[in-house]
Amino acid sequence: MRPLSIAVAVLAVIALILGQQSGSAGAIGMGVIGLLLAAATWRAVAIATFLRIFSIIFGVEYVLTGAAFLVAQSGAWPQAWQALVPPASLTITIAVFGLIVYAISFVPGIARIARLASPYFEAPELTTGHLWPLKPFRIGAGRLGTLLLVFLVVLNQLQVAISLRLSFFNRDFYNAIQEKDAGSFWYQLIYVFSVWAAISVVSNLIEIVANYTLLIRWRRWMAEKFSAAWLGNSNHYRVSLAGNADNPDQRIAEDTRAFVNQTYNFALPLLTQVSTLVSFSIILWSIPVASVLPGTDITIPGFIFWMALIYSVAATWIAHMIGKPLIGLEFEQEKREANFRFSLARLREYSEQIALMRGENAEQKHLSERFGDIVSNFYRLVWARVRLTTFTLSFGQANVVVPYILLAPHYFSGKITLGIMTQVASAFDRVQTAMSFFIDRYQSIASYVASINRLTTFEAAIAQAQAANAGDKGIHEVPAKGDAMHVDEATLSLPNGQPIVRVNDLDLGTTRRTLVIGPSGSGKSTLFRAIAGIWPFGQGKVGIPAGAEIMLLPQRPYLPQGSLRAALAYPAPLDTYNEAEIKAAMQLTKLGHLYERLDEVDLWGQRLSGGEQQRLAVARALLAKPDWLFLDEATASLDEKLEGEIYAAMEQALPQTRIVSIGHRSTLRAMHDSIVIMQPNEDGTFSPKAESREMVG
Ligand SMILES: Nc1ncnc2c1ncn2[C@@H]1O[C@H](COP(=O)(O)OP(=O)(O)OP(=O)(O)O)[C@@H](O)[C@H]1O
Repeated sequence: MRPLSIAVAVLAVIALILGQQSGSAGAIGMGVIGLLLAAATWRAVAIATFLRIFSIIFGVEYVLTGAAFLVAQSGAWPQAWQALVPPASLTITIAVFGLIVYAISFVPGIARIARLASPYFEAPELTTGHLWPLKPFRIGAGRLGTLLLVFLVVLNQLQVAISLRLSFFNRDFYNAIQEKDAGSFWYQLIYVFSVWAAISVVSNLIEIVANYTLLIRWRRWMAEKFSAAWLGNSNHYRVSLAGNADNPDQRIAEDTRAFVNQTYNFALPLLTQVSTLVSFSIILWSIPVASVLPGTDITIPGFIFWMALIYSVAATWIAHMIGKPLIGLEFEQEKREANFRFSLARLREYSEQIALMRGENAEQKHLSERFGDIVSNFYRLVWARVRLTTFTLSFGQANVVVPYILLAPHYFSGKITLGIMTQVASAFDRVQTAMSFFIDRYQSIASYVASINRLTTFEAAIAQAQAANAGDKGIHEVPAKGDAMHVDEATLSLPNGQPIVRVNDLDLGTTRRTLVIGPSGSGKSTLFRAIAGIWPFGQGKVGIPAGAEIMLLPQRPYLPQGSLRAALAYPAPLDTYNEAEIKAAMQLTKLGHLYERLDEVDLWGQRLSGGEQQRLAVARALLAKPDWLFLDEATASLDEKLEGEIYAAMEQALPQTRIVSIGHRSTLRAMHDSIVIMQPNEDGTFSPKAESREMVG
């Protein structure tokens, strides 16, 4: 970055000196703006990578086109290539773009987009690139993304240049028709049009491939980054506890896609439109139609350009005023659609409970209200679109003839040719299209802003979940001195900060089998969660014996998608255990009748009974053989006899494992060696107290 800004500064100073000597306004302008660009690129090290890429592109283009211009000025440019000399206006325009990029980096909305977009372009991890005819090669993910982005920006600029070239073909072609010059007509068609049209088609095809490659790689990287941050450190659980980022699935699947697509579809077309606006404005400026200010004899330079500009600005402003309500309405529509989807998803999730309660009518009423919300906003949206489309369609029709009306007097008086008239008409159209860029995007702006908001709040929620356990805050795991779990001076709170459990000094697992009992809601599960390291609210330390492998079985086990074998091995890989081990574990947990269906893929979480699911979770523990096994009412769905048999199975298969259970049944006492009771404190909290051995039973 720094060498680039030095190169820009050196070139700018040379342009200033040469401009002074030769009196060339173009060179002086190039020098002055170049110095500003040098300062901006110098400072650009501090801006987000995504914007810095654009800044570098414009810096390099300034140096290349500026150097070519100065070489031509000094007379060293080969005569045969004279047509390729870039005008000073091109270099100046590029420098203006570079300055704009730097300036917009301070706009808060743009800064947010750039901050979300940049990490991909900085990603160091290696990936495999494919570029025909080269062999697949290894390259940093961020570097490949940057190369693709630079390529696409340059390609887009080339396409503007091609359309500019074709507009000159347009002029010469119609002039040939007007002058009935058959030779020139065929020359233009065969040697100019066919060549440039073919280049244009090929460049568009290449653009499609590069564009989609960049988008899918970028999206994949982002989706992986978000899911890794969400899953890491059990943040998904903490985020859901804190309840400050709903529907993470939508954020990871939908919003990353929308963000990547929209960022690209705003940045690149915007750049193309602005380049088009500038280059075609130059054509309009140079149309030799003089006009005088009414009532004076002062001629207005670039009369057609001013007409196009005033006309387009006025039209864009009117369209903006008419279309403005669309942003809010589109936003609202997305929200209402999401509410409807959410209601349907909940219905699917609680299908059994709803069916048992015959709640279908209530659900139907609720769904139809949600859909009613969609419809009422939809009509408002339709009317707003009709209003805007009435204007844009009429304006589009007027556009076809307005430039001809403006130029007709000059054409009929013979001041301009037919070719110029058609060229101006197309330039007029281009300028107008560029100006209405944002109008056409009202719909996507609303969903773009919504996606950015959802991704930013999701990031913040994950960061907050991480921070909940940083420094003095949160509950930390530390190595225990002895071979028991030790909780000392800890307070466990609810997400709102209200304390629920206070632990002064608790040794858990001093005997091999411990039962934790206490009133419902006294915080037994919360204590387990804190020991498992997933409860972030409160403070204190939990001492874990060195190297201890802990497994916790909740009341409702989780069965992943896939086969029963995968569910038994979870979270270990499918082939971790051999047939004999699996069969033994299934028999001990009375699941022998399912042995034949081990490799059947099904929604096992919905197929198996509550008790079967709990026994499957115990079988999982028998296979994994953890050092510590916490059972949080993990056998509550079994009858007392079966519960006793399952505990006997654990006794047989896990003789070394320390077992800590939560349970309400009195029969459980006989299966444990010691008891911890949650006792109420005066402030409404509970504290676990170990009971002496004599009291057991
Ligand atoms: N995510 C949460 N947000 C708010 N309150 C919570 C949350 N999780 C638990 N609580 C509250 O914390 C208290 C303790 O809950 P916990 O599940 O630990 O009790 P428990 O002793 O295991 O109860 P039970 O014997 O009924 O299973 C309860 O009042 C519960 O409502």
